[in-house]
Amino acid sequence: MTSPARSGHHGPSTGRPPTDQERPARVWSVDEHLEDVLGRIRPMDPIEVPILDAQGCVLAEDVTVAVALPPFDNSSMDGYAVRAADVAEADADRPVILEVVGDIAAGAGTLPHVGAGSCARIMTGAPLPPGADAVVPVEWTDGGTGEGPVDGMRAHSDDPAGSGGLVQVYRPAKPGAHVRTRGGDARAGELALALGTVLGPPQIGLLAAVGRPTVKVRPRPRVVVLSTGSELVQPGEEPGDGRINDSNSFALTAAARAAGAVAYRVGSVADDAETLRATVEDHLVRADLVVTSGGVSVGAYDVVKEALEGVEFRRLAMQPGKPQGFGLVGPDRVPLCALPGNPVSAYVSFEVFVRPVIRALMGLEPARRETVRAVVDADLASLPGKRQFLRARHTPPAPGECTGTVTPVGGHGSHLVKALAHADALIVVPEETTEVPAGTEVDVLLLG
Ligand SMILES: Nc1nc2c(c(=O)[nH]1)N[C@H]1C(S)=C(S)[C@@H](COP(=O)(O)OP(=O)(O)OC[C@H]3O[C@@H](n4cnc5c(N)ncnc54)[C@H](O)[C@@H]3O)O[C@H]1N2
Ligand code: MOO
Repeated sequence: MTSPARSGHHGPSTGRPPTDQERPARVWSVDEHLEDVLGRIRPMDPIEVPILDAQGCVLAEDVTVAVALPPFDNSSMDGYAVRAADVAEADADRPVILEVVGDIAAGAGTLPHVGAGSCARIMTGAPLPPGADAVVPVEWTDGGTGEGPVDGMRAHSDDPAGSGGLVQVYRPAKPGAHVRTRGGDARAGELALALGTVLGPPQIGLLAAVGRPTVKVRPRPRVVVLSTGSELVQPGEEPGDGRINDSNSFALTAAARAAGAVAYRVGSVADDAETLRATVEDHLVRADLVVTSGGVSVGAYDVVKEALEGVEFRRLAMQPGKPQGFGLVGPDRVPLCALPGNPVSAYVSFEVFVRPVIRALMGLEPARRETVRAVVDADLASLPGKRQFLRARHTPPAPGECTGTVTPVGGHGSHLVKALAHADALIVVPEETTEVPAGTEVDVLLLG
């Protein structure tokens, strides 16, 4: 880097210190920029949402068990609720014969009393009736048929008499056998899920099981995505001379959704500072994060830099993704990530910076995706002083091996959208590395 003191061009021959414009712009490392951006992100304020809308979100309260799970002693098998003492001597050759005093279906409210020498036919999940202390599965009985062991019960509609009569029991059951006891899963007052838990399907099931229709979480951020560029048309429109389809607003909206956000695609805005400023302002009301693409380089029509007050533009030691903007905009200081327009640059920038921002807004660990080591199967060249993210396909380790392989897809060009779409990973080449011979182990960021 040429220092202004020696450049002559910016020559401070007067001995005065260089102005900001004269000073060569600082180049930020990937990590410095990410840390700076994340340092300015506050997680979303918690809100109460229906439990299904909480999927993937971070719990913002401790959830306690209101009523024990299970809430009552119940049967784990279709069979007969018995007194264990009655069937202690039961045997295939000398079955114990019990009187069936009724049926207990799951959900039953009134329960028959099971006295000595009697039993009640019971279904899985049905409450254990008073007097009984064990359940004999129907397969250990004659099901009331008097014709030896059965595989199951006959439907009540086909055989209403099955809820009465006599049943032969061929095997003993210990006290508590096939009984799921009240509170055996969770006791009333116990912590069901702790604040900070990420809610996946089983956790949502538990919230329902403990009777919660809604829950307090950090919500998914609403992300407004817009692309800039007078050359852009929307897919389906006639491109015309010099114009191309806007792919970034689609890829970035999809990426924001995949990262957990509720994303809204505005589409493209022409390279006109006033239009862009007005469009961003219009959408701030519905945004927890704004993501723009394009217009951040050094061209005469790179209007994002001109239009967005409060956004700082930087050069980063990375490729692709060198120009980046970030700031807090509008009266509510909504975070805005201004990404470069080249499609690969925009997508890689999203992976490296925006995805962590979305995760931080949700109160999730902002860490990037899983990184694995893999052996690259081609020679790679990388720019000195830049962290390079190369599109690639990853093959997981073969059985018995620890490392997989990775094959570069396409080349360095930041316009190669097809290659990007055929990649499932990014090879990360460190700043200090310029050559990576085939056979070297490299870091690979796995794209979802
Ligand atoms: N003289 C210099 N020129 C460039 C530099 C530089 O340092 N000095 N940096 C290059 C790098 S690196 C990048 S990355 C790009 C970033 O440019 P902008 O963010 O200003 O993006 P645009 O100029 O608007 O577009 C770049 C490229 O991408 C296409 N594009 C833009 N938006 C979309 C979209 N929504 N869908 C599909 N394709 C899009 C656009 O047509 C251009 O081809 O600057 C380099 N130049
Ligand atoms: O950084 Mo640009 O993103 O190299 O193509």
